[in-house]
Amino acid sequence: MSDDFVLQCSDIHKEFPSESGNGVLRILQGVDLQVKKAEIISIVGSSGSGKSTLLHILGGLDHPTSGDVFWEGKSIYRYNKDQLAEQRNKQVGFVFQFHHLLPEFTAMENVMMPALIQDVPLPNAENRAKELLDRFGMSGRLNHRPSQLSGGEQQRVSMARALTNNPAIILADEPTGNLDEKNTESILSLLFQLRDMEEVSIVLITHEKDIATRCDIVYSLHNGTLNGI
Ligand SMILES: Nc1ncnc2c1ncn2[C@@H]1O[C@H](COP(=O)(O)OP(=O)(O)OP(=O)(O)O)[C@@H](O)[C@H]1O
Repeated sequence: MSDDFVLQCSDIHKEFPSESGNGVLRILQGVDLQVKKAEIISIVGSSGSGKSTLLHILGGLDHPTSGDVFWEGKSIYRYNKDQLAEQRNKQVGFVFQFHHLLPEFTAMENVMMPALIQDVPLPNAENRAKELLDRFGMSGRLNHRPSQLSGGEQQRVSMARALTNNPAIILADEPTGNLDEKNTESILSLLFQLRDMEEVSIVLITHEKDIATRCDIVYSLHNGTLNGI
């Protein structure tokens, strides 16, 4: 597979057992995707079409029934569990609708965490976390815990955390789904700035067509396959 692409997947199928246990739900039925450096791709699709399932597979959080996923041209299935976790921590940043920040840690500590897991020296991790939080307009909230932050602020901290280790790609699952119009605009403009300044690639799942159409390429997930729109 070509390493011109930051992320690729080929012929991804995903089946779940049906509720009765007698059959299968065929959610993904041959998904191919290629993402170049600094490209922003959006995926739209109706509820239950398999968007989150696909994003989890692209991020190595879930296994497909068949098919392959490549980060920087390398199949992620050649890694064992620990290697995959390490590669994911280095190469992929996740942003979810609900921020998943650790409640007992401050904004700074949450953002530093992925670097500390990689054994980055503490002063370097602190500098990177401060730089990111500052860029995201959060320098006055470094020592606040998630419960002491607004929804938009929590999402900015979770985006900073996703960027801590300079990932090649951000996988974002409805990152503005829980936010009002003003915060939605602020998170989107941050995503576009990141692409321009850090050349990070972004796969954005959204159910909002007007957000999707601002991205470089828009795909619709329908009947288990991706189609350009
Ligand atoms: N672990 C599982 N076991 C069985 N079925 C599952 C499992 N995970 C997801 N599904 C089913 O797969 C389908 C796709 O789910 P997924 O969460 O990917 O959809 P989605 O497009 O992200 O939906 P939404 O926009 O509502 O978040 C759904 O019908 C869901 O019920």
